[in-house]
Amino acid sequence: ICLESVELRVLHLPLVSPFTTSFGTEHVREVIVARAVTADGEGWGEIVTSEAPLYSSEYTHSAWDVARRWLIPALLAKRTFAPEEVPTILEPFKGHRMVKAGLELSILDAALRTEGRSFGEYIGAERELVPSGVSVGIQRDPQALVDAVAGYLDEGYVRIKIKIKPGRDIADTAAVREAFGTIPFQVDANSAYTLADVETLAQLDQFDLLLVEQPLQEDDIVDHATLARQLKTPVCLDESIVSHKAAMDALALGAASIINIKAGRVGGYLEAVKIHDLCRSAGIPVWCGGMLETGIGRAANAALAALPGFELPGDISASDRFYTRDIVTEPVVLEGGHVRVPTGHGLGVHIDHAALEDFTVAREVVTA
Ligand SMILES: CC(=O)N[C@@H](Cc1ccc2ccccc2c1)C(=O)O
Ligand SMILES: [Mg+2]
Repeated sequence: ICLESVELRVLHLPLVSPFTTSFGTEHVREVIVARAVTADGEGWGEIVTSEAPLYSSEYTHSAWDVARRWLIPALLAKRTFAPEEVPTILEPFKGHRMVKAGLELSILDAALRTEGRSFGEYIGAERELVPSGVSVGIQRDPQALVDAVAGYLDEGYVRIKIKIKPGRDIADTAAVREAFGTIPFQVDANSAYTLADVETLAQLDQFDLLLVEQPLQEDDIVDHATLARQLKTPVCLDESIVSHKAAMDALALGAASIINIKAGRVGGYLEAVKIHDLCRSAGIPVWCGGMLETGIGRAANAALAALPGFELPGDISASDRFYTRDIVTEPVVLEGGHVRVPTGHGLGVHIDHAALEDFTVAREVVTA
């Protein structure tokens, strides 16, 4: 492609209901979208940072600054390149993986739209529909959680994941298991525990969970291995798996037996496919995590989740799980508990420009 400019927008999308995790409560999703303009067309990507660095060290203003000051200028200086070269062009700059992922996606989308090729076909999607799981935030109390889960099961979600934190873990998990029997069910701690909490975490073993996600800190790879040896429930890592190399180390050390793959966290969809391939050859099941994406990232995640190694339902929920209005004209909907993989050119979605304008709180076009 021949890159001419990249437009950045910060969007504020109101959430349909507050989303509480072990690191806080969100009412509005602050996200950045990137529009790559090439000599032959345009493409869209999503930078999945949040306003505050609570999930990872990246946040809106760090992303905005590193994109406009370093990463986009490096791509513009190169000017003509293949999308597969984006990781190499951006490699000299440390970290900022969510930014790299969003820029890479916008360039992949532009190239594939020009080529008339679908993103799914490009990355090796093998299915037309992928099973849809849902991530349920911490509610007022266990009964309110049971009510929320009942609603999602009625909508057809095939797997339930609930957020937990110290003090809101065993009773909540017991209430869901008690109310709904043997449904596919897992929990996500978002790093809220330490090795000192092993007795509490071991109590989760009674609930026959699919996995316990990221109980410890991002850099606790060895400690996750120590913890995993003391639990029956499989340990799944999310925040810790920041690259293919990190996945290799986590598997080598026995820190995880399941991996949640998120293209934003690992620096892009090309790296995500590499991690998929590694896990597939190692017999490690993976699933596609979510970052409350707009229809742009949601379309890309649906395609990624259609690769053969994605054996467990992911967090690609319908758009209306989080938003009443999306910025694409084809919001993701559930079809029998499944999400359809787009087949159009590029990401296969079209921007709803009125919605994009309504949600835009900041905008800048970066040119050479
Ligand atoms: C669907 C899900 O649980 N995602 C993340 C947590 C997360 C990620 C990004 C967020 C951005 C704004 C508000 C809350 C957010 C929660 C996870 O799997 O750990
Ligand atoms: Mg998680």
